[in-house]
Amino acid sequence: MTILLGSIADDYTGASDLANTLTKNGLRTVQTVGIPDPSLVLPDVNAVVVSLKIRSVAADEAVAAAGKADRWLRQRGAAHVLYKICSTFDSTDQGNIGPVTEALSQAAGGGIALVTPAFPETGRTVYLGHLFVNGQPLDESPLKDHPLNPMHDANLVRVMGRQSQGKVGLVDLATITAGHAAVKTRLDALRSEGVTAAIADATSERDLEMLGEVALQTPVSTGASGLGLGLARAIVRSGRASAASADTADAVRPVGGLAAIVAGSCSAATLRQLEVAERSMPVLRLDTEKLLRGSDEIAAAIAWAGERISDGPVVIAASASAEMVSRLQSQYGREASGHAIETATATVASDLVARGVKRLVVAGGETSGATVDRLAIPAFLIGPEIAPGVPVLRTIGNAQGDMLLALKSGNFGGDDFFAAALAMMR
Ligand SMILES: Nc1ncnc2c1ncn2[C@@H]1O[C@H](COP(=O)(O)OP(=O)(O)OP(=O)(O)O)[C@@H](O)[C@H]1O
Ligand SMILES: O=C(O)[C@@H](O)C(=O)CO
Repeated sequence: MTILLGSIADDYTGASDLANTLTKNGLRTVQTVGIPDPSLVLPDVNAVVVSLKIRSVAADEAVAAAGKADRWLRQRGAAHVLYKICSTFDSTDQGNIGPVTEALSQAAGGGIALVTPAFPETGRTVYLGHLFVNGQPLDESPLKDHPLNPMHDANLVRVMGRQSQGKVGLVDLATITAGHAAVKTRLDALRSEGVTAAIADATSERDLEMLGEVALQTPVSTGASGLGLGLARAIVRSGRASAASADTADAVRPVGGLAAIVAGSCSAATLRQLEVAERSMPVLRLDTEKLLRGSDEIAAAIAWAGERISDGPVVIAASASAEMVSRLQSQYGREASGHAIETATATVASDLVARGVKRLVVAGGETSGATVDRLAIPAFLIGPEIAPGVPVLRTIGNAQGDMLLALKSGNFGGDDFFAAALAMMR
């Protein structure tokens, strides 16, 4: 297998979002969970997205893990590696977008990396280096209240600059609109000023196609699914993959069994989706305060689900409003509370799988990472799209037998996402 496009995703939902975009744009794609064991038989694909859980870990740990994945991809022929980050640039002043981008660039011999989280299909656009989420500047959007990385600055040149050793520059929309040669001239000018990463504006798929063309001629880029779209279309235009969207029918063959939904995302979209689910399914809201005080909230949740699950899908949610999250965090600490809650949701999910759940929807990137790791799923085939950025996934090489999953990024999906997902997972 020669990989035409390699990618390292900083979380698992982001990986499935990118794998979905690459598939839709003509690349046969597989999503691996970490670097696959040599014994795992992967299908013959054009692109591999290695999912890591490095968005919220220490920068040196993220750099080391991404470096290993990069070497694995390059050894299998990947001439370009996209570091898949969140379309809302989830990160802190310590990292990890800056440090990982710099390390990947240096490993590939230096140069300048194009960076853009733009993903217009989900309302993420970048203009004059500022990120907008559904038309709101990042720092005024719901991301200002994110439980792990509240975003308080929409200027990505500044945000990435604070995380980076090297200088960060800007390729603005006027330059991108002027065309390929103008972008290359701008990158040359930035390089001569010592810039090592350039935030690129993009407000449309046309801009991303242009950026994909340019990025493909370099060894490393950093971005969200929008840049993935640009890279995939550039590869298809080069004639190295077919233009038809890759076949997803095989991935969605029915698996039967029971169905459940586990949510740890506190994003505005997930909170709305839970409210809507409450009208048609049993929903248990975990008492996270009790959980952190050490009472047996997990056992209680498992018992609650056990009584209902044979009658139809159940939902277990830790998700809470921004006020409740910040109250809990001020008492128990941001990392400790996040970690304890992720452990709880993963424990509940794995117990339900042991009881026969074969179809599982997980809401939230960190929550998905903890759950998929607990289930020890090695890789996924990409099925059809449920909502922009969220495909149905079919396990590959899973010890519990074939399962269908949907790993929903916190902010993705319409209000009826959970019912829509289950309707596609039989
Ligand atoms: N009630 C709560 N109080 C405090 N933290 C919570 C609560 N419920 C969930 N959390 C934590 O909030 C974090 C949510 O992050 P997660 O990545 O799962 O969702 P998200 O950020 O909405 O999704 P994405 O990363 O895909 O955008 C997790 O660490 C989770 O454990
Ligand atoms: O890019 C996005 O917004 C998502 O794929 C994601 O990474 C959220 O975790």
